Parts: sequence; structure tokens; C-alpha cells
Amino acid sequence: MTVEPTIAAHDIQVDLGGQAVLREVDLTAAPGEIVAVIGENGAGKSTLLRCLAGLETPATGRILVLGDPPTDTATFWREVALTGDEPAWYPGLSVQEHLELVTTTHRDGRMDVGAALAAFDLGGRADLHPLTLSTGQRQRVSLATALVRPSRLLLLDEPERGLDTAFRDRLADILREYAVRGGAVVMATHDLGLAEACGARLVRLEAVR
Ligand SMILES: Nc1ncnc2c1ncn2[C@@H]1O[C@H](COP(=O)(O)OP(=O)(O)OP(=O)(O)O)[C@@H](O)[C@H]1O
Repeated sequence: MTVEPTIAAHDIQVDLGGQAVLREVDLTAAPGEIVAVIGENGAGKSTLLRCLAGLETPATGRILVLGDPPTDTATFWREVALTGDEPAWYPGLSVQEHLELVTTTHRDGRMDVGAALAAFDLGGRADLHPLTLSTGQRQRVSLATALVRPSRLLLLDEPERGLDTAFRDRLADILREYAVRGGAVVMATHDLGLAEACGARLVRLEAVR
């Protein structure tokens, strides 16, 4: 039986501001696979993730995510979770309430809020507003909101941002477990240790000169 790839992207070409950013980029990810996109600053990792998320349209090439071209629609986002730039935190809602908002909206969460607070080591910060946390703690809230809800694909842009070494090891475990349960992960990262700890397949992007 052939397993449909979660992502099949072929010959992607993107120009931004009149400059070539991606050329002849291919990327696939199967259910249960973790792919780490690596490359120097400006190589186009975030741009590629934006294409996979339907937030950027390549000039040429073909992208299928879960069998269809990615679109910035509610249907698409029910299956796909994205973290990258810091989210806009809701004024007045605590860390716990942010997670409750996500689990209430998406239902059938991958873990309950208590388990998520424990997994992301946020128990002692549950009643605080995210903006009162440290950078790494906020990143953990951001990752928790992506992991607490059901999805079939995780797109993570530099998930290691701000995380200490101990939590990066724990994140590797969390991502491996997500993949074992059939999800696919594509992350742009500068952290080869995280990629290795996840058992990720490396895809290197070369900057277009
Ligand atoms: N909106 C934009 N307009 C013009 N150029 C852009 C735009 N966004 C990104 N670029 C350019 O595209 C190139 C790739 O940027 P991108 O953020 O995808 O790289 P990256 O590999 O994620 O880099 P980093 O490792 O620094 O996060 C860079 O040269 C950047 O200047």
C-alpha cells in the first residue's frame, strides 16, 4: 500500500523584492517523519515554510500538502499547526487560558491542558500572562499551543529559539512522540543537536546568489 506523502513539493521557485530566494527546491515529508530544513541565514528556510503553509505563493513549482495545494483557510489550519514569529497574545488571558482557548476551539486535543502545562514545564507559570514570561518560556507556550491541538503536520520555524538545553532535549522527545503517532514535522532550524535528537532527516538549502 502506498502511503500518501504529507508534503510533496517540487521545483519550488520564489522571488521576493525582485530577488531570487528559492530555486529548484524539492521537499517531501511522509507521515511519521521529521524533516529539518537547514542552511545559512537568508537561505530561504522561513520562505519555504511559508510556501508550505500557503502564506507565500511560489512563482513556479508544485506543492501538495495532505494531497492538496496549501491554502490559508480554516480547513487547512485544522490539519496543520505552525509556529514561528511570536503570536499575538490575547490581552488578559493567562498561559493556561491560552491553552484552554486552543483546546476548546479544536476539541479532541492531543493532550489536556494540565498535561500540556506539565510537558512544557509551564505549571508554575499557568496563571501569568505570556508577556510576563521570559523569551524561552514564551516560546514554550507557543510550542504548547501548537502541540496541544490535533494536527497531521507541524511546521516549526526555529523551534529552538530561546530554549535552554534541557528543554530542547525534552522538545526532541515531544516531537518524536508526535511523529510516532503519525504526524509529520518540518522545522527550519540552526540547531543540529535538536535535529539529531529528533532523528530528523536533514534538507539543506543553499542561498541563491
Ligand atoms: N518580504 C520580503 N521582501 C524581500 N525579500 C525578502 C522578504 N522576506 C525575505 N526576504 C529575503 O529572502 C531571503 C530568505 O529569507 P528567509 O527569512 O526565508 O531566510 P532564512 O533561511 O529563514 O534565514 P534565517 O536563518 O536568518 O532565519 C533573505 O535574503 C531575505 O532578505
